[in-house]
Amino acid sequence: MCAHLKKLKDRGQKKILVIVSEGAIRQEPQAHQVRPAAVPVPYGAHDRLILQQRLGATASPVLPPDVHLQQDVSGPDLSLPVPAIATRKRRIGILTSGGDSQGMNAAVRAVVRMAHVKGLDPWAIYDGYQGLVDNVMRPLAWADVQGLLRLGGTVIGTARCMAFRERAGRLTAAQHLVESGIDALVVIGGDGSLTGADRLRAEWGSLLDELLETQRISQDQRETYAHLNIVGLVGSIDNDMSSTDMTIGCVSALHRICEAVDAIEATALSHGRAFVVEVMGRHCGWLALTAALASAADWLFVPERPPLVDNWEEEMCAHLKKLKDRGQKKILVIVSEGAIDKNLKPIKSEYVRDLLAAKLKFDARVTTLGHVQRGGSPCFYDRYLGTVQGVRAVDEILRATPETPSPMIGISNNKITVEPLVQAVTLTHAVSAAIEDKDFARAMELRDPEFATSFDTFVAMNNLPVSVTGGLGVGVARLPRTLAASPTQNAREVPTPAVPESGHRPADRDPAHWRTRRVPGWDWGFGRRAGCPRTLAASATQKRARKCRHPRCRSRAPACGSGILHIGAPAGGSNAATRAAALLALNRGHTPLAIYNGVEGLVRGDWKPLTRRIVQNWTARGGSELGTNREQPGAQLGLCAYQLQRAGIQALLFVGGFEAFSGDARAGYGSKGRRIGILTSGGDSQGMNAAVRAVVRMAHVKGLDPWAIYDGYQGLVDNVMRPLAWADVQGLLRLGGTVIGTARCMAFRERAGRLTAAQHLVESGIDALVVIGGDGSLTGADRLRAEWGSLLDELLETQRISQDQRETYAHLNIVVLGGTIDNDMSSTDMTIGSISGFAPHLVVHEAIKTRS
Ligand SMILES: Nc1ncnc2c1ncn2[C@@H]1O[C@H](COP(=O)(O)OP(=O)(O)OP(=O)(O)O)[C@@H](O)[C@H]1O
Ligand SMILES: O=P(O)(O)OC[C@H]1O[C@](O)(CO)[C@@H](O)[C@@H]1O
Repeated sequence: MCAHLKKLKDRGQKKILVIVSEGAIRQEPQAHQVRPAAVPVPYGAHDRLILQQRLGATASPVLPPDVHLQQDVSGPDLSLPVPAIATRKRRIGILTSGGDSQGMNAAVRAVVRMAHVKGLDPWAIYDGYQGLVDNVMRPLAWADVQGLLRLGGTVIGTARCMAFRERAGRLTAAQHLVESGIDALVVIGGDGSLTGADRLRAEWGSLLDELLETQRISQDQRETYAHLNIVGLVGSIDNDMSSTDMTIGCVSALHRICEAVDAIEATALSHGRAFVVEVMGRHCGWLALTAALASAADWLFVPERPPLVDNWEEEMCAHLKKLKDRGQKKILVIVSEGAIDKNLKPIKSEYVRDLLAAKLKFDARVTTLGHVQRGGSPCFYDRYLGTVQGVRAVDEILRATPETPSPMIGISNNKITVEPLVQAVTLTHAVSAAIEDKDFARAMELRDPEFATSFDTFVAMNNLPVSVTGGLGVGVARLPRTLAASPTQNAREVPTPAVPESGHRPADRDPAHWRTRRVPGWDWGFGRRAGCPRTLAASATQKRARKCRHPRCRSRAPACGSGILHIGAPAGGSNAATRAAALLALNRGHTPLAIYNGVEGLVRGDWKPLTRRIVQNWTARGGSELGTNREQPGAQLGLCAYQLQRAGIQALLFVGGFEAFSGDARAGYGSKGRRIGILTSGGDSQGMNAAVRAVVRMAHVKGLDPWAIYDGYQGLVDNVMRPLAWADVQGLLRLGGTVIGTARCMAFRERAGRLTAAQHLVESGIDALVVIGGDGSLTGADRLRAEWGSLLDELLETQRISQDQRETYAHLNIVVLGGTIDNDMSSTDMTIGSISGFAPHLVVHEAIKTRS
């Protein structure tokens, strides 16, 4: 180690940094063994002294008097490997292009360092392609890239170079590359920059031919530089490149947005104002979407998923008004710079602000975050990504043959990936093309797989009108990330059996197929046993009805009556959905009933069976054939229940937006779903609050009943729990620590403690538990799971619970989330809090806030 570090010093590196994990161990050398060889010895003052002595570094530990320094720690020779056959030292050019982004410097540093390690000759090209055109380049030494990791922007400059867009510019660039002896190029930039790189790659041969013909290069140069290796690294805050999950800089920009929105929230709350925050992203809504999720925005506009209806203004205002009426003090709308409506007309922040002011009388303001998002120090993730991708770029240059397609280094599922540059560029352009063609579903699919899921999550968590925002299933049929599969091809791969119009299952179709197949959006009852309950008093209609023909209904149960109603604003597709549902029901031998005019019609008993003839032309028909309004069951719920029984309706399909959710009778009728306990345990970590908030909000959306258990397992043992309302978890996203407290509970380590905990869970009616904590906490959860049966038996024997409780709570569902800064859990790449632990300024910031 010392030999290696000394070399760094000799090369001009001014400071040395050694990172020692709290748990780092070494083995005592045999010669001076004071403990058995296998006994690990922690690093400490001893090692600092060695460093000090060997390097003359200024680390000055106070040494314990009994430290002996006899052993030789110089170790093996770690001199930097030099390539065995170094005919011509290859020269790599490095440039950063397009908008700067945090982490570009980390990538430059990694390429330069790795190039030196591998015996290559790294050169900086200044100001992106402009430096190629103007011939502004210079070699970079090892020490030149010192201290870059923590610097935002790009120290080698960037530009949006118009000249390079023309062949003449690229011709000059090629000449300068050849003259400088550069035969490999690492381009760090966004989609535009990588498009430029791809053009240079494609034209390289013809550019050299032209240079030779015009005698700007020699025949010898033409041959020597016949191949230019180009590697692309994606550096852009927009995260707009296909074939990679993350671009270098996007996470730092997101941090910046979150900090800014936190700051805005303070003033918004004080005045009770609505804020429209505009974030960057010319063609890509990733920043807006993730920021909306991370800062609990109430509405969102992104280019890939414009509002799906023409009257989105009214829908948005109606939704936001509801929030205000519910007592929410501030409103936050996030608008992506490139937001558009479904006719591709830009949606400007000022327009949204004016709407909120005019229609809802909100005191509304716009904040455009602008270049603040691109500024500042890179967060851990971007330093990491820039570094590992930079290293990989040099590897790829060394590995490349003239036949190798130019690669783009990406990251997918936390693994560094290498994709053909041309494919990534083509796919990225396909997103823009899909948006231009108004094929928004395809645009969503072509973004990375998490994009649609995140969008669905935003819609679900905010209970947004799906008719306006889409979501909730848009992302279900994901395309593989290659252009090869169009949506239709995809559908062919996973064949979806057509619903037979005849009403009969084709004889040649394998019944097993029908048994296992799930019909998207229609898996809540038709034809299943659960959907044909004999226990319900069957009405006369039902008794007359045919038997259910679904293979699972072997019970010969009577066919089900199924009601369909429209609710909320009319939305394109409502009739098509109704037709599909009606046909499916008819095909399975059930009776679909149209309920006219929503809940109002249900209360009045205004329904009629739907036939194939009635629904035949509904696919393309706009508006609502059944009639719709915003009425909710409310106080008339009893009457609704009566009418449902009268009509023999055992399944009800709401086609609608927000009201379809809140109109779900069960949500407001005391038939609250299962009770979930949530606890945070062990050391607190940043993001635990976000997890608590998400569980609580999602539980409410799904009609469950979330309860907080305070101070981890201690709260279970001491019975300190309470229900959490929707509003209880407001503002949690930005709080460090855990608001429901945590503890290292000794009692829970013993069976007696777990017995008491089990009793309290049963008494509180909790039958599902979400545990957020580190490995110890999760071990505790696993023990509770394993013992649950025996704990309940013991509680029953000792008469601490009743026989009835024993049966009702026979199963406890436990779900665990890894929440610890240590990132020490298996089976997950990241634990909640581990990334914040890498950004000390955030930790300090959060720690101060948490304490105060
Ligand atoms: N089709 C192209 N042909 C040649 N060069 C191009 C092409 N597109 C872009 N470039 C070059 O790449 C530069 C940067 O592109 P652009 O301005 O689109 O930024 P970007 O790389 O997409 O980064 P960001 O995402 O941060 O905006 C352009 O100024 C131009 O020099
Ligand atoms: O800094 P400039 O050249 O104004 O470019 C701004 C654009 O660059 C980006 O920040 C991408 O880097 C876009 O989000 C934004 O539209």
